[in-house]
Amino acid sequence: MDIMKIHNLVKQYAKVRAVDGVSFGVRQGVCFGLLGPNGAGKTTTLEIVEGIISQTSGEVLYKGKPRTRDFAQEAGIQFQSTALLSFLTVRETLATFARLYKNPMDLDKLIELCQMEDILERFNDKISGGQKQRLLLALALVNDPELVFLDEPTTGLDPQARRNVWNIVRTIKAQGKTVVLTTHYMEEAEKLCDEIAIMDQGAIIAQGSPADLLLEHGKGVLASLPASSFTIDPMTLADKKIRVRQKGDNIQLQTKDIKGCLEKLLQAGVDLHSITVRSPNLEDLFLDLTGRRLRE
Ligand SMILES: Nc1ncnc2c1ncn2[C@@H]1O[C@H](COP(=O)(O)OP(=O)(O)OP(=O)(O)O)[C@@H](O)[C@H]1O
Repeated sequence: MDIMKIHNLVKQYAKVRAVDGVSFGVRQGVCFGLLGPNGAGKTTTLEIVEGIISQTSGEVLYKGKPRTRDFAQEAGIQFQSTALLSFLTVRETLATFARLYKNPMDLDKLIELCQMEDILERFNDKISGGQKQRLLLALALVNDPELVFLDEPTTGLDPQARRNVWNIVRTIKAQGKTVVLTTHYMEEAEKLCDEIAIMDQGAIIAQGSPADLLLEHGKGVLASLPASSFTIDPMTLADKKIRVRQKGDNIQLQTKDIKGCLEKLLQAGVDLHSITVRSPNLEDLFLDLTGRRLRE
């Protein structure tokens, strides 16, 4: 069952059409990701779905109906940044937010879930970026929501702090909650999301599970070699089955026929010592669909 259904959403600012006819459904219990580069319209879409801003046109349904006041009690929202009162400790902040809701989560459970034991007595302005991100996540979960919105939950975090957030997201998903997140990290989308909508310039350009998207759009495998491995012009190897691209100091060959491709490289006398071969990922998929990288 779709817990949320979004139909033909449009958000027009004076000169910018930030969201241009976006439709998707979010099934209960999944992690749904909006993936796209800066300015794609992810935050605007999310804020409309959360009920923070209104759409120019289009429809948002929660459990099959327009949202009511109950939506705010049942949904949890983590913003990209939230101003916190500097004279409150982390524990006081959690307790203050918990009082805003009819059915808050047990605070001890929340503290354990978000690994906040060590920082409870610290003032909000005396915690690190990664700790603040965890606090914002805890605040999004304080009402024990069925549906959790996370706007770029790991932007700016170091790899360890990012993994900590991923683990929390996995735990809340294992509890049957639905998660909707935005990200411009394809690795995050691949690791966390059951379904992804790839956004670009206000529109969804591809949608599905990461595996299905790669199966549907991913074209074969990618072989990469230093340009110095070639004694011929690498572009002369391009044919119907092999696509050749220069990527910095490397030459990338994309093919569905890796055997034929390797034979062709050997016949051309290319030095294969430094070759790497891998499957395409969502970053490659985005490049294929738009001609641009996710993060320029
Ligand atoms: N309040 C606003 N007024 C005018 N234009 C806006 C406003 N908010 C967003 N935009 C524009 O709408 C487009 C989409 O912005 P949005 O923040 O939704 O993108 P995003 O995909 O979330 O990007 P990021 O990853 O950088 O957060 C951008 O061109 C942005 O400049």
